[in-house]
Amino acid sequence: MKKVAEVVELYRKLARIPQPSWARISKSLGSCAVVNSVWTYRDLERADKVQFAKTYCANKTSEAKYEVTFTSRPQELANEQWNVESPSGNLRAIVRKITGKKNEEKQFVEIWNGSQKLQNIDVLSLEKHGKIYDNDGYFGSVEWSHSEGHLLYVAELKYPKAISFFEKKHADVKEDETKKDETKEKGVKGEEYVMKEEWGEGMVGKHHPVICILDVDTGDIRILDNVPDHVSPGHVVWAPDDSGVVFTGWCHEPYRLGVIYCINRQSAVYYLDFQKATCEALTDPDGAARCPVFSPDDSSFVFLQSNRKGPHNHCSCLCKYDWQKKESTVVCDIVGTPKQNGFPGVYEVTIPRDCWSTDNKRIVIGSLWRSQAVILVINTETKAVIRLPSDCGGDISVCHVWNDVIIATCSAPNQPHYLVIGQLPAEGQEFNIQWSPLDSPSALFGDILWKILVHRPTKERIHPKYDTLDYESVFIKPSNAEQSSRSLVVFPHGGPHSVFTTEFMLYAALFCQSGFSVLMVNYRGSVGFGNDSVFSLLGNVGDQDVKDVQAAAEEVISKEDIDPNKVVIWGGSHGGFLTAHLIGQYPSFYKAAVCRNPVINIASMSGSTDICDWNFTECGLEFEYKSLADGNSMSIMWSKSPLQYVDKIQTPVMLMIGLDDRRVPPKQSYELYKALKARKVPVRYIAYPDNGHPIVKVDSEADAFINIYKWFTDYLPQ
Ligand SMILES: CC(=O)N[C@@H](C)C(=O)N[C@@H](C)C(=O)N[C@@H](C)C(=O)O
Repeated sequence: MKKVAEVVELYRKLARIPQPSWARISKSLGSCAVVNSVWTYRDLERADKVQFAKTYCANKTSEAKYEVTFTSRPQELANEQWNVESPSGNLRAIVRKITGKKNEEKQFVEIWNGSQKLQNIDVLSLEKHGKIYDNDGYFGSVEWSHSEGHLLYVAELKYPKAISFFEKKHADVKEDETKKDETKEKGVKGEEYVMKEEWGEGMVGKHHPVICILDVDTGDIRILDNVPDHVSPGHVVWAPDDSGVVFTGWCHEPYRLGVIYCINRQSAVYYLDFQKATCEALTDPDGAARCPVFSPDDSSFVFLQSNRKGPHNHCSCLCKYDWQKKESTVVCDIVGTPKQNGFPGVYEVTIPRDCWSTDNKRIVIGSLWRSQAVILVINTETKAVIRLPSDCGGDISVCHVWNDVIIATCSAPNQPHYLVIGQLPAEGQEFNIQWSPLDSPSALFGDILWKILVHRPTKERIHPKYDTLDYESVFIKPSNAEQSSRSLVVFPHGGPHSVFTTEFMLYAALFCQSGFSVLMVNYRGSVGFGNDSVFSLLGNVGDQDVKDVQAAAEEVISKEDIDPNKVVIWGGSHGGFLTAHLIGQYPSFYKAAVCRNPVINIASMSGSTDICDWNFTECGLEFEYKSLADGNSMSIMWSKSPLQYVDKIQTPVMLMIGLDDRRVPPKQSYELYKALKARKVPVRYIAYPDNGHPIVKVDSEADAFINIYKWFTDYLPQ
């Protein structure tokens, strides 16, 4: 087993491995494919995620292969929130975040041509709107009009200045007048401390987004004011002929529920028509539709449709809206239980902005296929679905599609991420795509082996309604027996409706290179296995998921070279919930446990989480906005919570929380901390400031890993 000091150096080395966060094909047509990319790595010395840009030129050497003829050196990027090329490739819009002389945050909208900056607008000083949203995958949008004369973006609504009742300057302004337009510029009395609901975890400062249109020539900015008042717009795109805008509108009445990771929120696709000054829902306003992406000829757009209410993540329906006929059709329906390893349905929160083939028939999107991230080519006319092969046998995710050229990211548990380019083959030949790496990928970790394990529930654990369901784990281990400590980290994911895939993950690789094997369990309820798997867990959390993880752990211990006395466990959020359950229900099995922002008591969480509906839904209870966690609900929630087993816990527990977590409040961990302290069970509570639900600040993430490693090795038999 490596010493802590050795693992610190190993962390330093692996943290430097960059990961592509963005890659697009430049639209300036030329003889070669010019690919712009942005990479991110963890800079421990600066305690910051540092971004750099790299550009590649790739020439086609045959019908399908490319040869990279030029690679730029890495160019560190500073303060770029958005960088969007115009349709012709002749212009570029950049939103840049700067700290002003008085240490205030400023945002500049820059318009560049090929050689100079044409506009440089200090937008916040104009007081037309609040901060421009970043690319959060929901509301943030920056889009060029087809004409390239306008740029749309999404920003926070500008509120009237709040003034104190006691401010003498406006003593003459009566309270009842301050809400009237003619006095608003003076300010509104008594509003200084009124709470503005935000969209929950990961959406700090995002209360009411508005759509802004910049005239690129004049620099004038107007706010679209005919978006329905009860709707927060996002995924905003230009309508055909720049006749208006089409967007996802999330309903924020009667109150906002956390939206990140939650595709079940009430939302519809809207069309705001400039000429008619109307804004109409093109999909069911009571449904959960999102993310319109137009075909190159603007004849139609695809969008995703989910179940409203119910589980927060699940299989989505891929639909197509015919712009002329004004009607939607289903292209890929929801899949309950796929045929043996067959197409499990579409699992994606958003669709890439450019995903269509030039024939206006096919789209190229990312999805999940059991324990792997995959790329699907879906023919929106024939409804045929083709899974593209990965380049390295692990995950492959689409970055950009343009002119039938695909840029994708590949990785595997022993292969850091790298970019590939491929020409989309003709219809029906897609599986024959040839990938060409754009970069020589970081060295394969030859000392890490991985495989996907399939688990079948034992007879007594078969779900009464969904009796054919199986589940999987991603298992990684040191390739060299001498390197192996024969120890095992059992690692259930959170959600619960999420999934571990075969991508490169820093913590898993670090554990493995430090001598641990790692078992990442995709228990029933994970996404990517069909909707029936997701629904099989509702009402069964704390039992079905717990037994699935335990059975997977016992299976691996029996089949692999693992010492049963050297098994530890760790998980975050719902994964932390499972960790706490497992050490309570199997008290002598795990030698040490770590929980990151764990759900400990579903009942007490329900009053303070941004997703109170989750507490009802996962416990098999109906949720309405007016639902109250009354005695009956609370007792059901308690009956599924791990805290009930605290008297059985012997395993030393380390709790790690993000102090700004809005999803699972830090007090959840504090409940377990106190209970264990009172029972003299070894417990350690680490609180990271400036971290939310995922603990991903560079210095916090690094400290957390070393603390986890030390916690495990302190309690494992040497
Ligand atoms: C799928 C998913 O994330 N569901 C959300 C409702 C959610 O945030 N669930 C949390 C309880 C959770 O477990 N989150 C996971 C993703 C985590 O690891 O943070």
